[in-house]
Amino acid sequence: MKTALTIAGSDCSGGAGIQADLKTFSAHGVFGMSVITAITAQNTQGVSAVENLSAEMVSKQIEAIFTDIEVDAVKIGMVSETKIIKTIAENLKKYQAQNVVVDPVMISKSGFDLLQPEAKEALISHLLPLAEVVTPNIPEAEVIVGMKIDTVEDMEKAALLIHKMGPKKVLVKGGHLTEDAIDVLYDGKKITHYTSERINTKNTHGTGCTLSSAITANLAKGANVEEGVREAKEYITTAIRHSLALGKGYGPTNHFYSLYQKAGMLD
Ligand SMILES: Nc1ncnc2c1ncn2[C@@H]1O[C@H](COP(=O)(O)OP(=O)(O)O)[C@@H](O)[C@H]1O
Ligand SMILES: Cc1ncc(COP(=O)(O)OP(=O)(O)O)c(N)n1
Repeated sequence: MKTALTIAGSDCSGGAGIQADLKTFSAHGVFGMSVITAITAQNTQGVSAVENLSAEMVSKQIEAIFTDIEVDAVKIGMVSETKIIKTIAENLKKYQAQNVVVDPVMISKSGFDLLQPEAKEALISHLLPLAEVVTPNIPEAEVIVGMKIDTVEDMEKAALLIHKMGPKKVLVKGGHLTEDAIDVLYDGKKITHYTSERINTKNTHGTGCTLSSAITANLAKGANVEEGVREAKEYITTAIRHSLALGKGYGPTNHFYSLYQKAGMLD
């Protein structure tokens, strides 16, 4: 069985973070493993607290996995502190991790800082160069390149600038624009658009985590980045279309709709 590892924060409400990643890996038929970087207290309405694990504990978790199990792909999500970012980069180099997907998580939908502002430079200089593909949303791409992004053309410009920072490929996600949901991939040579209709729902908690972990699962199974992003885009679109009105705020996406449908378990 193919394996995928997520290195990310825990979302106790299950919509984003490690929990979303593991559900996505399972839905893709990939054996999921996790290295927890931080515990967050959050729900569909917002984040109320973050507690980082020590860099030593993060390092020990990575060591435990890589010294025992073959890892086919790795996703990096929320990593809040410079010390932890550096530890992850050192370890992934040491163990020659393949198929690394970096989701440069910075701020939750509710506006809470999930990356300490002083850790931004470390994320850019230590994690981006390890990435097979990096998947910023528009606000994250704006912070990384220091320009305002209002149009798809701006997303393309940002993708080219981020590519110069070291990742092999860059996917700028368009969930924060207002028309169709268009994501822009730059592979160092050409731009490809992945477009879906915009679904009218407030239940989009964890969309970025889900997309990046679906790409990771697809890379683990041997897809190239273009194929992996295409399938992941279909997966997230279905998961948003059938998203769940749980909680009082932004509900989570539905990871198992397609599987339940195939198994004839839906009314
Ligand atoms: N309302 C929506 N309808 C359809 N697709 C969406 C919608 N919102 C986000 N997406 C898609 O979900 C994925 C995650 O994007 P985005 O929401 O921008 O990430 P993040 O959660 O990191 O802010 C992208 O493929 C984006 O196009
Ligand atoms: C623990 C944790 N990691 C990442 C996020 C951000 O997830 P994202 O998919 O971008 O979803 P929203 O926060 O934008 O809904 C998170 N909230 N928690």
